Order: sequence, then structure tokens, then C-alpha cells
Amino acid sequence: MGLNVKNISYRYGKREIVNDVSFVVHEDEIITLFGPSGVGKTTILKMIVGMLTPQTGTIEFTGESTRKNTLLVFQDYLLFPHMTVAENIAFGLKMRHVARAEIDQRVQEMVAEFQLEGLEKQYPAELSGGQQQRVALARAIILRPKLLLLDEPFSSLDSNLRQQMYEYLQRLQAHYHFGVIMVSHDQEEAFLLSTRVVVLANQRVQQVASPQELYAHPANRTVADFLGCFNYLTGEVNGQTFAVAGSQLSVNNPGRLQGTATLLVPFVTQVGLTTQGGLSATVQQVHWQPAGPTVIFDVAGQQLKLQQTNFSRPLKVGEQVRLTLPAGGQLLPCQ
Ligand SMILES: Nc1ncnc2c1ncn2[C@@H]1O[C@H](COP(=O)(O)OP(=O)(O)OP(=O)(O)O)[C@@H](O)[C@H]1O
Repeated sequence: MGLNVKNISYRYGKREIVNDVSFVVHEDEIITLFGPSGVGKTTILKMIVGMLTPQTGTIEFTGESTRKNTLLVFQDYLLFPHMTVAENIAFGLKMRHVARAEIDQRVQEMVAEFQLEGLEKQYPAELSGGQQQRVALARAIILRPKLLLLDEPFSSLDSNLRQQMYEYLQRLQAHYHFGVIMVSHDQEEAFLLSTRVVVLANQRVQQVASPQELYAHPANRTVADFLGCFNYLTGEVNGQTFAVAGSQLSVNNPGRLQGTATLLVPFVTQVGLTTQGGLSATVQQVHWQPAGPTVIFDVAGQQLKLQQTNFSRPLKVGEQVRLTLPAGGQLLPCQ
């Protein structure tokens, strides 16, 4: 089961929303469409379920997935206000004329899965946001979708309830086996839940990668900026070395880069202190945090922020240090 989205484009009137977007969803994956507001994430979901037709490109369902067993759950739940919890959950099966006894048994299964016991006869207005969200998911999962599309499903929930919903989603996915395409602009959520993330910006797919890969190797400056967790050190490339502030660093030079370039240094890079060589820096600020201090260095006028967990000794504001960065850092063209 899965999905193959190939080169789709969509315009509202003359306004281009998405252009040449491609990605695949494999069996049992959680894919997140991740990008700034208005980039076209909901538009892509609507094309997948057939509410909109792409002006170019194709959307192919593979394996057991079909458009019929693909369900879209909207951000605002859209529960029927005049129906009880049990009636809301049963609704889709009723529409499919499933036998009463089977409906009752499957509703009970969903009520148990989503811990909605005792709420079966309540109306949506009598439920908390988290309970409403569970009913909305139960109402979709009872139909045994092969692909579940979730449009910012957890955005209205506080962080504790979100954590609970993540657990529900992962547990249910493992139990009932369906692929998920989720829309989010919450990075923590996208990274925590997704097998792969589709990063969208400027009408296009910028990168499709696992959270780990995105973090280690953002494809370009747009992705790095959107992730927002990198320093950019500008210097000069010479072969496999990179000179910044009079220090030579070993880098992962893709070969085509020469001259001025930017070294990506993730905030969480673990650096060492040395007395010889390394990168010369001045400690500008030190902020205590439970997982280790965040230290801001000045590197010849460029700022380097590191969320370090294991400096070999406490650092003092104003002191000069020499830092050893891990070899093989990623260079991007200078912008
Ligand atoms: N029916 C419509 N007619 C014209 N423009 C529309 C229509 N629906 C959406 N748009 C525009 O298309 C763009 C993409 O909308 P879409 O809802 O797909 O973005 P999104 O990435 O899901 O945004 P958000 O994260 O804010 O939900 C937006 O600029 C929106 O204003």
C-alpha cells in the first residue's frame, strides 16, 4: 500500500500554489508535509483525496491503497454536533450499510482503543479538545483506511495532550497498518512522529528525508533556515579544508565548491577545547540549561551558538578559547 505523487502542480486562478511536487509514501510510513503557512500543504492533501485535481502530474495509489480507502481528517475535527460520541464514530459504517451488530462491535473496539469509555452518550460540545480529537480519529480509523491524511491534527491541543495523541497514533498505526500523511508546521512534532519529512518552500519540494538526515544534511540554505537550528560560518574553501578566522577546518566539500562558502554548524554540535590549532573564538554569553549550557561564541565577528552537553570545563564570558569541531562539516554555497 502506498502512494506515488508525481510532478503535481496546482494554481488557484493565476496564482501558482505548488509546482512540480513529487514524493512517495511507503507502507506503514508516517510522512509529514512540513513548510510555512500558505505553502500549499492542505492543497496537496485535497488533491490526494480528489477534492481538487492537479493541473499537471499524477497521483497513483499503490498496493492495497485506493482513493476510496484514503481518509482525510481536518484540523477542526468536523464532528456532527447533534450526534453522540458513539453515533459520530459509527457514522461512516452506517453510510456503508454495515450490519448493526458489526457496527456495535467495531464502535466498542474504537471506544476501548481511544479510552472513550463512559463518554459514548455525550455530545461533542460536552467534550474536551483532546476527547474531540480522539473521537475524530476513531471515526476515521473505524473505516480501516489504508492511508490516513491528517491536516494539522494536534495543533489545538496543549503539549501533554499532544504527546498522548502521538502515542495513540503510533500504537494504532502499528495495530491497524495504515500509512499516514500529516501536515504540520511544528518541527518537534514532525521530527518526533515522521519516518520521512517532505520539506516544502517556494511552491516546491526542497527535500524529502528522514528527520535525522534532514538535520545532518539539509539540502540547501532554505531548508536549513526553515529548520532554524544551524550556525553559518563564512570562510574560504581550499580543497578539503575550510579557512575561517585564520583556522583550517576539515570539511565535507562536495567538490564543486571553491572560494567563499558557508559551513553549516548545527547548534548541537559537540565541540572540544584545545590549546593548539582549532577554531579561535571568544566566549560571549553562557546560558545554563538542564541538558548543558548554551554558549555563544564570537568567531572573528561571526556568531557561533552551541547547545553543548559536555564541555570539559565551565567557560567564562570574555575568555579566549580554541574549539575543535568534528571533521567533515557540510558546506553550502555562500548566499
Ligand atoms: N479556494 C481557494 N481559492 C484561492 N486561494 C486559495 C484557496 N484555498 C487556498 N488558497 C490559497 O492557497 C495557498 C495555499 O493554501 P493551503 O491551505 O494549501 O496552505 P497550507 O500550507 O496548508 O497553509 P497553513 O499551514 O496555513 O494551513 C494559500 O495562500 C491560500 O490562501
